[in-house]
Amino acid sequence: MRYGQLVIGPAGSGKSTYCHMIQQHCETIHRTVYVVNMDPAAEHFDYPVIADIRELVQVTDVMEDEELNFGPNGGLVFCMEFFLQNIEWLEEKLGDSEDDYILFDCPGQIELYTHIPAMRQFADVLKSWNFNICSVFLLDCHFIVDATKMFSGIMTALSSMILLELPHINILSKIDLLSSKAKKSLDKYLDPDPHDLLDEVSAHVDPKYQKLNKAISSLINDYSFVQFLPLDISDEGSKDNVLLQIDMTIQYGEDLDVNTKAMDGADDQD
Ligand SMILES: Nc1nc2c(ncn2[C@@H]2O[C@H](COP(=O)(O)OP(=O)(O)OP(=O)(O)O)[C@@H](O)[C@H]2O)c(=O)[nH]1
Ligand SMILES: [Mg+2]
Repeated sequence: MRYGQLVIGPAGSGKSTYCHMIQQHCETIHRTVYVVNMDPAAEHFDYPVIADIRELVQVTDVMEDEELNFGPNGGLVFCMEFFLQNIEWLEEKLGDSEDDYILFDCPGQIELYTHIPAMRQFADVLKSWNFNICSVFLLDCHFIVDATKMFSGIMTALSSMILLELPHINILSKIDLLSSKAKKSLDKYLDPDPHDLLDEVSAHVDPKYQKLNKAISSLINDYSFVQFLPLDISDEGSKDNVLLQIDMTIQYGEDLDVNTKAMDGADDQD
């Protein structure tokens, strides 16, 4: 088995920072985690990579191509489709070592998680390569200051979950930026009650949308998944907790324990 996290979420939600942070955190606890840059438009990230999609295809090249003539978003979709058609490029880069743990730092364009099949196809490929994967959806904690924003953040998370059909973890990122007062009231946003959200949203939105908002609220309620883990990158305990929850989701460690026990058993017999 191999293990992986598909790190997704809106533009600027902290995906690349998260990947770098998890990689460094794992290094300090003597675990090796690799990162793949999956964003063909990435301009900046700080982590070392084992594969970078830009080596295969770059959005700027696609946009400059006079026959294709794409803008930035069409260009990105083209790149992801091109990547899937050339998936053996990644297969070669990743190799096939047992127990590898890989973070895939994905692009932030929302259309990849609402209706375009590329990311879903990629998830299926990873599964066929023996990866236990989950999606890790990051949402910037400034979304919680406004119930209408939170509503849309939750809907985005929900849409990604439905499209990818993977075990799914939601993270509220950048908690270090919250005031201590905001941190204290964080709990109600980590496991938000759709009815309370609806009340808050209704106070701000034109009453003619009341029925629609109510329908959305009961949809969120029906899925009853919309819980968020807080991530404060200035707090070791917070990082540990996020990693532990994800490890449990992808069953990382369970097989290792068994292997270690099996080896201990073999040692005992010597
Ligand atoms: N204080 C703080 N800043 C953060 C954190 N995570 C990300 N940032 C900042 O937020 C900005 C965006 O972070 P990125 O990690 O590039 O976000 P991203 O989701 O990879 O962005 P795209 O790839 O463009 O979609 C950068 O200026 C980061 O330094 C965090 O946990 N705390
Ligand atoms: Mg990024």
